[in-house]
This record gives sequence, structure tokens and C-alpha cells, in this order.
Amino acid sequence: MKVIEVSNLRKRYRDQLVVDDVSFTVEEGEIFGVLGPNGAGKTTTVECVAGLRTPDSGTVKVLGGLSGIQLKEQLGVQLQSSAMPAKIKVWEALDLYASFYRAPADWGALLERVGLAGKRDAPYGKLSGGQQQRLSIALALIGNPRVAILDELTTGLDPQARRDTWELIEQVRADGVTVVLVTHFMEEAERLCDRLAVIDSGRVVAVDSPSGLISQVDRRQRVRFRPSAAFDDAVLSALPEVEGVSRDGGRIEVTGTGNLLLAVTTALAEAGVVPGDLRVEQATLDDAFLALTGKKISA
Ligand SMILES: Nc1ncnc2c1ncn2[C@@H]1O[C@H](COP(=O)(O)OP(=O)(O)OP(=O)(O)O)[C@@H](O)[C@H]1O
Repeated sequence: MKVIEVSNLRKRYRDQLVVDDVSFTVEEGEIFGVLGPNGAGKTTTVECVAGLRTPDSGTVKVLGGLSGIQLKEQLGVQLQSSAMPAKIKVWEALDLYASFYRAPADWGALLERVGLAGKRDAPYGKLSGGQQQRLSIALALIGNPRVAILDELTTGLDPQARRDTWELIEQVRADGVTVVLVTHFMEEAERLCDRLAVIDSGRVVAVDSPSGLISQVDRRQRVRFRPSAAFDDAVLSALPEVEGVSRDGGRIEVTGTGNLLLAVTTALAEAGVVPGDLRVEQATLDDAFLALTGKKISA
């Protein structure tokens, strides 16, 4: 079931067209990424989805066409700069947000869930960046939404806090919440997202799974190793998975597609050769982004 349908969305700020004919759909239960560099129009797009901005043209349909209060009850939003007053205590923020909903989640349980039970009475200003982000996720979930939009959730976090937040997002999805994740981190997109819309200068340049995006631009893999004994290149070049074999000193590089590693190691084993220092490389989402947009994303 499609929970979000965006069609031909356009949004202009004065003379700048920042969302230019954007279309994508989000399926129930997936983590859908909106990936692009700073200023690409990601936030404006999700703000239109959340009903916080009015598109100039195009349509946005959430959960079959909800709007107003019904939309707000089903859609949790965590926006990039949603800072709280420094003195508000964690429990007060949750209690306040819970009061906006007719049937809010049990915020005590939510606090446990995001790992902040011990910070119940701490003022917002005394939380670490990671803890503030966790609180903002809890606040986005307090209305028991079916869809959560999370914008640049892990920007500014250290690697451990980022990983903890990723785990939390996976748990949220496991609870059945559809997640729209705005990010400019490739690793985050690759690790978390089932599918991604790549946005550049207000336009969608591709929508696919991370591996689909990578294989759109380069399906080739490279296997490198040092053979334990001499062998004829034909042992490998005859394999259907292999496109090329090259030698550089004592090292061999094999390029190809499909299950290249298995094909190469099996053929070597049959020839009595042990591949030492074995490495496999393939294109990354960074490579795909570069190929799709002609630029590197700035993280
Ligand atoms: N309220 C506004 N008024 C005028 N211009 C705006 C406004 N909000 C955003 N912009 C401009 O629109 C463009 C797209 O911004 P947007 O925040 O949607 O991009 P983004 O991809 O989310 O980038 P970032 O990750 O930096 O937030 C930027 O050039 C930004 O400066």
C-alpha cells in the first residue's frame, strides 16, 4: 500500500525554484530516504508532504488523502532545527507534546525505548547532541503516528551516537511505522533505507534501492589477490562472470559481474591456487551519486 504519493511537486521561494517537478511514492512499512546535498530541496519537499508548506503546484497524498488534524494525528515530524527551550525538562517536553493528541503514546515507555529513561528530569539544554536527537524522535512518535518524517537526524552526532540512532530508527520501522528519512549521509542511506529518492537541485534524479542505484551506474566488481602459485589467466578469463584479468607485479585483479568472488575462488581452488590477501571492491552509493549528479555529496 502506498502511504505517500507525491506527484509533480513544485515549490518556489521568490525567484528560486527549489522543488522542481518532484514525484515519488512511499510504501507502507519501508524506510524511504530523501538523499541529496545541502540546498537540494529535501526539507522543502518533506515540509510539503507534512502539510507545513503549500506546494505551488503538484499533489501530495498521505494515507489516501488525509489533511488537517487527521493528517497531524497520523504523521510524526522531526524537523532539522526543532530545538527546545534549554530549561524544559525531558518529561515536560514529552508531556506537553502528548497533550496535543487525543490518544498519545505512553511517554514513559517511549522514554525507555529511546534510551532516555535516566534523563527524565534533565533539562533539554543539558542533554548531549545524541540525546537531544533521541528526544526529538520520541516527540515525533508521541502521537503513535503511522508515518514518521525524520530530517537530518544524525547531523552533528559522533559515530557511536549515529549508530545508536540508526538502531532506533530500525526499531521504529519494526513497530510498523513507515519512515521518511532526509539525509545527506551516504552511509546512513545505504545502511537504513529500503529505497531512496536522490534529489539534486530540486529534481529527482533517481528512485531505487541503494543496491539498485549502485548497479544502475556500475555493476562491475573487482577481486584482487596474490596467488600462492603460478597459473594460466585462462583459468579465470574463461569464467562467464569474468570480464578481465590483469596482473600488476605479484597481484592479480579480476573484474566482472554476478557472483564474481565465488566463481573466482572456486576456479582457483580447482587449479590448486590459494588467493592470499583477497579483497573485493564494488561501486558504492557515493560512486552512484557522483555518476547520477556529476557531483560529490558534501557530508
Ligand atoms: N523559507 C525560505 N525562504 C527562502 N528560501 C528558502 C527557504 N527555505 C529554504 N530556502 C532555500 O531553498 C533551497 C532548498 O532548501 P531546503 O532546506 O529545502 O534544502 P535541503 O536539501 O533540505 O538542504 P539542507 O540539507 O541544507 O537543509 C535552499 O537554497 C534554501 O536556501
